Amino acid sequence: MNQSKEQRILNFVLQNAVRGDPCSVVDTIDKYCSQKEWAMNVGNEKGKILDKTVEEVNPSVALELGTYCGYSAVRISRLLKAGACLLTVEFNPEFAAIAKQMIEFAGVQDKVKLLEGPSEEIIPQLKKKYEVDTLDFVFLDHWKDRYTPDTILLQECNLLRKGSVLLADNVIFPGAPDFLNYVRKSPHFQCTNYPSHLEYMQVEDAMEKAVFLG
Ligand SMILES: O=C(NC/C=C/[C@H]1O[C@@H](n2ccc(=O)cc2)[C@H](O)[C@@H]1O)c1cc([N+](=O)[O-])cc(O)c1O
Ligand SMILES: [Mg+2]
Repeated sequence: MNQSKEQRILNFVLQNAVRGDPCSVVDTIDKYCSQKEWAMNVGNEKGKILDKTVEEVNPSVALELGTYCGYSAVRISRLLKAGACLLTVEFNPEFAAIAKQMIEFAGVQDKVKLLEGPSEEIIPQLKKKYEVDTLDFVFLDHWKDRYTPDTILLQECNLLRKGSVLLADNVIFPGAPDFLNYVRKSPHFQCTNYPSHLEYMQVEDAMEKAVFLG
């Protein structure tokens, strides 16, 4: 049974990156996906926007929707202060298994909690089951048609506080037009757009930051 692309990415990291070094894991995934096989990691150009936002927010509790192979989970968690944590939601068991190994190889497993299941099931469990009070930072990078319903769900579950920062990938390509419409029209969000490019390609893309105003 031939391997999946995600398994090939993980194997390349296990053989070429430095164990316990998150930066080398991130760089090695970027090397593989720019030279061998494209994959939907946020990549280095948008990754730098993600880094800056995480450093600005300096979150104690961060949530990621859409772990995939763990690229952005490693990227985010490497910047977290002592005692801070990233909860990352993955629904596909194969991707979750890959991401778990990626996170452990990078040595960030103590900062990352991988939650398996669909976001609409996990989000309502965050307070009681995962002891979350409110979220300081949310990275949206899962199915694009889930960005809006999950943003509404986060508010309904009282998981956002004044100043909580949402950062959404792919608002241009593949696009999340209803999400852009929703947050930009809502009086509860202050939005900023960061033009960029699709990972490993010369296609226009952008990230959108939406700060919750309470
Ligand atoms: O489609 C894209 N992303 C969808 C991501 C989906 C991921 O989120 C998980 N999930 C986790 C929880 C859920 O509830 C649902 C899905 C899925 O199991 C998958 O691991 C995408 C596509 C392109 N592209 O160029 O085509 C570029 C990108 O940067 C992208 O992010
Ligand atoms: Mg993406």
